[in-house]
Amino acid sequence: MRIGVIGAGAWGTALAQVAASGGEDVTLWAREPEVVASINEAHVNALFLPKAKLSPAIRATGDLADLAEADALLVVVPAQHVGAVLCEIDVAGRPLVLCAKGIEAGTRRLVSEIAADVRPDAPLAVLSGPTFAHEVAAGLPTAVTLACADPGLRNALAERLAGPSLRPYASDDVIGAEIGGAVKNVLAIACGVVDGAGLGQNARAAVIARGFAEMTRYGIARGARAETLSGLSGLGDLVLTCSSTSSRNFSLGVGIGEGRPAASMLADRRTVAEGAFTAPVLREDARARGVDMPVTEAVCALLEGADVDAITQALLARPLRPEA
Ligand SMILES: NC(=O)C1=CN([C@@H]2O[C@H](COP(=O)(O)OP(=O)(O)OC[C@H]3O[C@@H](n4cnc5c(N)ncnc54)[C@H](O)[C@@H]3O)[C@@H](O)[C@H]2O)C=CC1
Ligand SMILES: O=C(CO)COP(=O)(O)O
Repeated sequence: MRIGVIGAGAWGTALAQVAASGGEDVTLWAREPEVVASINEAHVNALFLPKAKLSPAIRATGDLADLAEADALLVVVPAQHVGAVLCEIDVAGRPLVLCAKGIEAGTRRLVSEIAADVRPDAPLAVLSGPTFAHEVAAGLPTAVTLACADPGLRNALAERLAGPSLRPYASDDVIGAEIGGAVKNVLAIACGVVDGAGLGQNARAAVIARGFAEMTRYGIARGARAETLSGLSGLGDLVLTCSSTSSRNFSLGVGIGEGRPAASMLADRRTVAEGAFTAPVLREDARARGVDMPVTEAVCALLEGADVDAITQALLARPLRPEA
C-alpha cells in the first residue's frame, strides 16, 4: 500500500516511520524545506523529532502533488491548519485518516467535520489515543483507537496500520474518538498548572477525575458514546498527557503554574500545544450547548493571564454538588 502522510511534525514523522517499518511505500509531506532535506539526506527530522533514526524508505517532499499516487492519506497537521491543507490537495476519493487533536477556532468544527465539509467525497477515519510520538517512533508498545463508520474500511486500515508494537482497536464512534483527544489537551494544561504551582498530587488526581467528568458531559452533548470516552482515545490519553512532562500541553501548564505568561511561552514555540487553541473554542461551544466545564473555563482564564491562586480558590469555592 502507498501511504501519504500530510504533516511532518513529530506525530506525522512517527507514523511515517511505523508505516515504513511495516514495508509500506511512504511519502511524507513537510511544510518546512529544511525538514524535507533533513529527512531525505540524513534520515532524521532534526526540527520536530530529532532523536529518532528514520527508515531510508521514507521519502519526504515539499510538494503536495507528490502524494497523488497514495492509496490512503494520513492527515497530521495541527487542527487549526487541516482545512487549509485539505483545500490544497486533490484527495480524489481516497481515505483520509485524521490524526490531529483539536477543535477549529471560529467554526467549532471537529477535524472530521472540517474534512467532511472540505472533502465530502473522501471516506474518513480517526486515529487517536495515548501516543507520544517519540515512543511510537522508537517502537515502544502502543495501543490506539481507530474509528471509522465504514466497517470494511475500518478493518482494512486497522490491518495496514497495525505493527509489531502498534495495536489499533476499532470503533465506529468517530466523534467520540475525536472529543477525547481534543479535550484531554485542555485538561493536560490544567494538570501542568497544578504541578508547576506545587498544588500537590491530590489536586492533580481531582483535576483528572473531574476533567474526565466534563469531557464525558461535553462528548455526550456532541453525540459521542460514553464507552468511547472511557477508552484509549479519552481516558487513556488523558492519563498519559496529564502525568508527563513529555506532553507539550502539560509542560505549557507547568510554565503557567510557575508564573510564566502563557502568551510568551506560546510565542517561543515551534511545536504545537493544541490545548491552547482548543480551550477558547471548547469553552464557547460548551457554553452554547449548556454544558458545564469548570476546568476548561479555568484553563481559558489562566491562558488569558488570570492568577493561579485566584482560579484555584474560585474552583474550590464552587457550590457543593453531587459527584455524578
Ligand atoms: N506529538 C505527539 O506525540 C502527538 C501529536 N498528535 C497531534 O498531531 C498533530 C500534529 O502535531 P505534531 O506532529 O506533534 O506537531 P509538532 O509540534 O511536532 O510540529 C508542528 C507542526 O505544525 C506544522 N505547521 C505549523 N504551521 C502550519 C501551517 N500554517 N500549516 C500547516 N502546518 C503547519 C509544522 O509544519 C509541523 O508539522 C496535533 O494535532 C497533535 O495534537 C497526536 C498524537 C501524538
Ligand atoms: O497527544 C499526545 C499524546 O497522545 C501528545 O500530547 P502533547 O501534544 O501534549 O505533547
